[in-house]
Amino acid sequence: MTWAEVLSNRHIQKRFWKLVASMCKGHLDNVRPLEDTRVVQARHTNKLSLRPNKFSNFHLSSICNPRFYNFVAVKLTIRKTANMREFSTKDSFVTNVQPQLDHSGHKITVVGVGAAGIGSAFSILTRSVSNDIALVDSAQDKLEGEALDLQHGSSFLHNARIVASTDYAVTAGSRICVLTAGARLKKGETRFDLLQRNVEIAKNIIPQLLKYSPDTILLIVSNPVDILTHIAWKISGLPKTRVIGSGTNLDSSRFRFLISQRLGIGLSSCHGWIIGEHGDSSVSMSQGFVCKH
Ligand SMILES: NC(=O)C1=CN([C@@H]2O[C@H](COP(=O)(O)OP(=O)(O)OC[C@H]3O[C@@H](n4cnc5c(N)ncnc54)[C@H](O)[C@@H]3O)[C@@H](O)[C@H]2O)C=CC1
Ligand SMILES: CC(=O)C(=O)O
Repeated sequence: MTWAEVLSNRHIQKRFWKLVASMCKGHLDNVRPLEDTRVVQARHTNKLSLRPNKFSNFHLSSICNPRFYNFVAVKLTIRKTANMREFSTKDSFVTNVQPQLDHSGHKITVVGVGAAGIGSAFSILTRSVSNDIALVDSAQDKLEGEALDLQHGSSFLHNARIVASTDYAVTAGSRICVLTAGARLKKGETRFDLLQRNVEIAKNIIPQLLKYSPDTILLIVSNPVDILTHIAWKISGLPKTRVIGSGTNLDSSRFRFLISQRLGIGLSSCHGWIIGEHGDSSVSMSQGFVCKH
């Protein structure tokens, strides 16, 4: 029996709509008219032609609670190739189809997809800081490649949404924007040697971020990070509570690693801080490190 035959089989249709009716109980608070674009679109593109019919006192117009409609449409598409006998069993429909993430409310943008940017994005996703990230870089090929790597691995994440573009419109609505774009250290350079280049880059990037996410928090990583954080605060005009530098977090982490190596104990039992400016002048709180379970 072909799919078309199944759909035109009145007996099956009757059972289907009865099933829909029974499952819709309690889902009908969000009733929308038939002209709802999703419904019209789905009816035209699905090629399933599951129109309401005389066997049903139940019409698509009255079941298009978005959550429920997704469920029906997706399940029907899947069932095209499945055993048709399953079609009429309730169990075959009782599957929770997860909609694609649209607006999470906790979007994070990472500008710059070099080592620092991709490291940040990967941590954000895998540590569940957010499952909604936007990546921006001026190097289109590199951006596409890095974004695809993350997207192709996203089945290991929780319903992640990873978008990337050289156009800052993709960053719209970000709660946090992480700035890692810019020149990196070459041999013999100090972080201060990067200042002028990275200030120019920040001047170009920050207004575009604020255009699309005026309520965002800026997190500066590019070097020299502390000076650049101050300059980013000036460029952005944001309150000081919304411009944060990564400071000596990396240095403190390195410090803890070194203590752990020297003492031969687990890193999670080693605590200590590096303070001051991220760079050659930072100092360790060497009296202050503790090792505890
Ligand atoms: N604060 C910290 O603890 C750390 C800071 N950094 C700093 O972060 C920055 C990036 O380091 P890496 O990722 O290793 O460098 P990288 O060279 O691997 O990546 C930099 C990325 O920025 C992009 N970029 C350059 N100009 C741009 C622009 N105008 N708009 C958009 N994208 C642009 C490049 O295309 C590149 O993909 C450097 O300044 C580095 O010193 C790096 C590691 C730790
Ligand atoms: C690049 C840099 O600032 C660091 O690795 O500490």
